[in-house]
Amino acid sequence: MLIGVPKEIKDHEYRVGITPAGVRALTDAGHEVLVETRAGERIGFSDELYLAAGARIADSASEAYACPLIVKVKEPQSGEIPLLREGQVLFTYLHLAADPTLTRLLLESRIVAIAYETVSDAAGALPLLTPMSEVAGRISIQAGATALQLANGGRGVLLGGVPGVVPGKVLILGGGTVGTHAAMMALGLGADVTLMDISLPRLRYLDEVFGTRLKTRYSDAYALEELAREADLLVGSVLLPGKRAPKLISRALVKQMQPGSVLVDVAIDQGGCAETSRPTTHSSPTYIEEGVVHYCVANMPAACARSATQALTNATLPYVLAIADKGWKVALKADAGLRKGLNLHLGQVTHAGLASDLELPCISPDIALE
Ligand SMILES: NC(=O)C1=CN([C@@H]2O[C@H](COP(=O)(O)OP(=O)(O)OC[C@H]3O[C@@H](n4cnc5c(N)ncnc54)[C@H](O)[C@@H]3O)[C@@H](O)[C@H]2O)C=CC1
Ligand SMILES: CC(=O)C(=O)O
Ligand SMILES: [Mg+2]
Repeated sequence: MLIGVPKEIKDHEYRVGITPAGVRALTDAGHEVLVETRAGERIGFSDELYLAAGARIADSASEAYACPLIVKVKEPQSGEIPLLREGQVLFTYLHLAADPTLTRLLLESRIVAIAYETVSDAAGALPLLTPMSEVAGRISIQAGATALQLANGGRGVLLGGVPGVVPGKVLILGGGTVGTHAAMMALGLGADVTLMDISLPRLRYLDEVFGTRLKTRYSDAYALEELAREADLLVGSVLLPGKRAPKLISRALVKQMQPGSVLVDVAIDQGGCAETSRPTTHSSPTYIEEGVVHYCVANMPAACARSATQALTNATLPYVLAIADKGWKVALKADAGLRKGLNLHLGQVTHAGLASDLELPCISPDIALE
């Protein structure tokens, strides 16, 4: 199969859909990969490296988009949508529940859209969201620590404290992949860390893994209000797969947070978990609202795009190989988890959570694949 890998054009998005190592695996399996010129230039994956791995280089985006299977990183931007063709398979992050306009445009383009973030595995985990959640969770503490500095609008708290001075308080809302990796980094810095989740089994697991260094608290409105008021850094990392993030942090609660405290809303790609959150970019990552510094970058892993691209291809490659080897219909029929990634099929929504959030009609993936 011919696989197109376009250069990403979202603000400061330097990740690439497939690494040279991934290209090598695909071409060894008999597939052709067409990588847009300079797609990996900023992260040390030159056209020469891709050529040496067996790729062909496309001179333009339209050439890369002329392939039956497109593997990329971020949701199509406005300049990319006209390049999509009916019946083409698009395999990428989409986050459609947070973006009704993009959903409508992709429905009109009549593509087959498989979203990384809703592909599941046998255990119900999200194997293609996980690697980027690991990266974003770790970055969330670095970004939060930077935003806490006075020059950036923060309240001038050093998360680790110093001898004789108590550490900063970090509150993590959602203890899945992002939350766990945020906790790891914050504890590593020596911060005072509390993590909240509605899953008691998850809290038990994290308590076992981190021991007494991590405080856990069951997530309800009462506890959130109490802890948010005293947090220096609040990381929003909740997820209801495929759905808009629940707005757990009201504007009234943000108002009660300490002036200069920081909210890193990692869940912004699903719409954000605070009423005051709106997407920002790496060019202009923060804004202050109700006295709180908000960092709401929707493609955080792009900050460490080289590591992130490697982590992403490690996870996506087996799925790309399955789609390319078997054809997308057979691959989706054979793998119930991959089928959960099917969000749109030739003008119809095929993901129940997405359909209910956007109040659109839905057909089941099984019917779409008949
Ligand atoms: N901004 C960015 O660049 C990136 C954003 N993300 C986003 O981060 C979010 C979290 O992703 P993951 O950690 O992989 O998800 P996950 O599914 O591993 O974890 C989510 C956790 O939220 C918990 N949760 C649900 N409702 C809750 C509530 N009311 N209170 C407390 N906890 C609650 C769940 O029990 C679960 O443990 C997602 O929206 C994901 O798309 C991930 C990577 C990059
Ligand atoms: C998950 C996601 O949105 C990202 O890695 O950019
Ligand atoms: Mg305030």
